[in-house]
Amino acid sequence: MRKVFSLLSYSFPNNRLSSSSQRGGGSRSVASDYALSALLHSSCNTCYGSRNIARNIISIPIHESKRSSSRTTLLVHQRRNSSNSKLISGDSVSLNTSSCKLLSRSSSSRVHSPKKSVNPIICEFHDFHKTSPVINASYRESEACAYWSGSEIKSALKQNNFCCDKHSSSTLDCFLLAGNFPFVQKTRRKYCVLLKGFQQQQRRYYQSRMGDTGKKRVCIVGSGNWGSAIAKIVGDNVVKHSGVFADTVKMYVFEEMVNGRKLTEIINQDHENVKYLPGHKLPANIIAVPDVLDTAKDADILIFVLPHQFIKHTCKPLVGNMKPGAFGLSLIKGFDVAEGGGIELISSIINKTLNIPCNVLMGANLAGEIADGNFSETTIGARDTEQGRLLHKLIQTDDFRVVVVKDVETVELCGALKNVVAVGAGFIDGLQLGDNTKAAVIRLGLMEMVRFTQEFFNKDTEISTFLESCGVADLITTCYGGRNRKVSEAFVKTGKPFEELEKEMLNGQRLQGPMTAAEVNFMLKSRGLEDKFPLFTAVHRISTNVLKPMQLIDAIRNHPEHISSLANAKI
Ligand SMILES: NC(=O)C1=CN([C@@H]2O[C@H](COP(=O)(O)OP(=O)(O)OC[C@H]3O[C@@H](n4cnc5c(N)ncnc54)[C@H](O)[C@@H]3O)[C@@H](O)[C@H]2O)C=CC1
Ligand SMILES: O=C(CO)COP(=O)(O)O
Repeated sequence: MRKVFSLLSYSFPNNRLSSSSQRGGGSRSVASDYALSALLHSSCNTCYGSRNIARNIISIPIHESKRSSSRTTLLVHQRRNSSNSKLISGDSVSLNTSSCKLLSRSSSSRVHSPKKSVNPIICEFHDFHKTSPVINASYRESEACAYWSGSEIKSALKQNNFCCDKHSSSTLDCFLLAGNFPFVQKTRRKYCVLLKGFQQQQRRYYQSRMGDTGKKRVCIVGSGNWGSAIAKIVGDNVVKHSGVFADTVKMYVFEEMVNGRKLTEIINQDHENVKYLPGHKLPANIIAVPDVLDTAKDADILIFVLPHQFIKHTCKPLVGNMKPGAFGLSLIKGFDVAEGGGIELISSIINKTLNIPCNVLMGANLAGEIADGNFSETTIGARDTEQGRLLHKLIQTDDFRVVVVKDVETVELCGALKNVVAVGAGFIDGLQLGDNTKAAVIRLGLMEMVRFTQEFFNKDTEISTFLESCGVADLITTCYGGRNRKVSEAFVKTGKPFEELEKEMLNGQRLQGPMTAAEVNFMLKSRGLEDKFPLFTAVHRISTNVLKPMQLIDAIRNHPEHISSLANAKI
């Protein structure tokens, strides 16, 4: 008969156990290693006594830095029928460091080779104390080991910075399955160890029984003007494609009080982001969450849509906590100043910080118009065909048409750089110089965008990418209807600084243009190339009051574009 364990762990704040374990065993192993061996041991052990299980579990060692006090309580439940979600028997074991008999490395390594004759056994591991480092450490590993092959497990472990020495590789030669049971509350999780040799069919059976249907879970990191508009689309689309995507979408909300209520509460109860996208109902399956880790830790697809200045600190709690196989989609327009000089793409920051691939979505997409359902287009940059296909499904609607291209960097550069041009266009509006001058600024801006992309990122960039929605179309829409244009016009007309105008005019929404102009200038200056990009340079200098707005015209009067065309002309 198949035996099923359920280990309910409660209160795991202490890790002195680990230190004893490491001293006892003389081993430098990591939590993941022992967590798994302990689970395997419980699985293989013919003696299913609770103390035995408890002893194995508390042998999990933890990284030095996370050790603290001394007390552990394990509640161990056993049940006979796996299909019965209610626990039918229980035991409670309370142990402290001194009374605890710990497994040494050699004794634990013995359990790494389960007997072939042992029936598959499922260990369910519930967490009631999600902040505990012990649990987190073993969880992370369990998450990393969610799917099937030993080599995948090992590579996922590496990604999560767990060391994979010889010892752990034998431990890892097993299959693991992770999933959420419907009866398990949000903060609890469950992990199953299936012994090596478990047949594909049986795996599928358990996978479906556990509610892990392989559907992609989507989350949105950000909930501003664009974040909320894209939530409308994504919320509807995951339901429309319910065979592919899980039907709830968590959305990270930077918590704030609006009219005496928390914004998360307003969104979850009234289904409207009254501050950043008023007048538009969000689908009820969009769940506002104030904690970014809670939002993103279970997600397969993460949509990043924050003002670019907030991306680094928002990602911090997510480091090392990504689900294996997860990937990102950045809707963020801007750059980051690189530590060693130069600038970095936001998708690259996400990729490096979280160790996940990151695609991009950029286009002529004024959020309010998308939320109104007016027809528009967008561009997704995706290197991986499968990810591109999934993202296309997730984003496209009858009135929001998606083109997927592989020229990812150029797509993102277009989105960031057009905001600098839009600031220039706003200056022209403020100076009331008319549409011809503004068209010249837009055209010269486009030429600088192409040149900048070729000079610093991809000399073989496809010009066709600039003709997608992310290029010319976004440039036009932002230079006519965007916030950057509007506030830059006011900058010229009022003489007030951008920070003040942003507060006065945008009700918490953020400008990206002036900051991006500074980031671009940082790059140009460090390479001695300011003269080759007179429009970008003048926009930055005017934004920082080094030049007067009217000097924009002087800066572009002798633009390299005019000079090079003269050199090539046959006159
Ligand atoms: N709004 C639009 O029409 C479009 C915006 N974008 C881009 O999408 C990105 C996000 O823009 P929006 O959603 O419009 O944002 P937004 O301009 O509405 O920004 C406000 C958001 O920033 C959050 N926030 C404020 N302080 C924060 C902090 N310290 N940490 C984290 N979050 C904080 C606010 O809670 C709010 O969600 C930007 O890069 C923008 O250029 C792209 C296309 C269209
Ligand atoms: O990127 C945008 C439209 O595609 C929005 O531009 P603004 O930030 O200038 O409103």
